Amino acid sequence: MSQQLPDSVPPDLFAARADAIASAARELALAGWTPATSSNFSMRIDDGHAAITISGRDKGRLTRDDIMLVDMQGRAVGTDARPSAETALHTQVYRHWPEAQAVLHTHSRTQSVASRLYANAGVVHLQGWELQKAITGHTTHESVLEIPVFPNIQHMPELVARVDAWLSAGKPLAAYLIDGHGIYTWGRDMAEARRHLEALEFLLGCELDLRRLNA
Ligand SMILES: CSCCC(=O)C(=O)COP(=O)(O)O
Ligand SMILES: [Zn+2]
Repeated sequence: MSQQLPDSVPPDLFAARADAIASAARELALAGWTPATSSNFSMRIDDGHAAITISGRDKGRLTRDDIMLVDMQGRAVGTDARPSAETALHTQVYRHWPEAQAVLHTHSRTQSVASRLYANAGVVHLQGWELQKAITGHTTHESVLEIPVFPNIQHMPELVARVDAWLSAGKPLAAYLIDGHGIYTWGRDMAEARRHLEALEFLLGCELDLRRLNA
């Protein structure tokens, strides 16, 4: 399956983004956060396009050939490949935050268990953890970092609408969980997105430990 690029997308840029996505995916798979082909990853190419993982690929064995181009409505561009089932959640981030350059979605055990545990509350309140400062804009452990938990709606437009409703309420959003599913987070570059993902994995793990110890 070959990727034809529009004239507006430099091949070197697409290749660099595809390599960055594949390399991040392989590393996150090694950590055990992408079991059984789960998870998806993308990077912005320009205002109208993103590079994203082809659906169903083993994220531990990803190469640049497993990455394809989509437009900001999530439609395949220049290929017959099928983009990630959750592409609409990625393009929503790029449309909402012009500075966002990378979106990461994983299914770690910690993320999955936390999503179930906090589904009824609809939100995880993080406060008092030094590592909250790894999230851009959070300068003190004393601030509250709210991670919403959205229902695992299979109909993507409805899930996109839930995220939009949170944003329309004027609430800050650095990441969200989906119940029984996993986490989405993003950043101004791949390094920032990775930092957010690793910090949230750690913070959710700490909250789960506290729940166990207090039980
Ligand atoms: C086997 S995991 C179910 C789909 C999913 O949640 C996921 O993250 C991977 O979907 P994709 O279409 O991006 O491979
Ligand atoms: Zn998923």
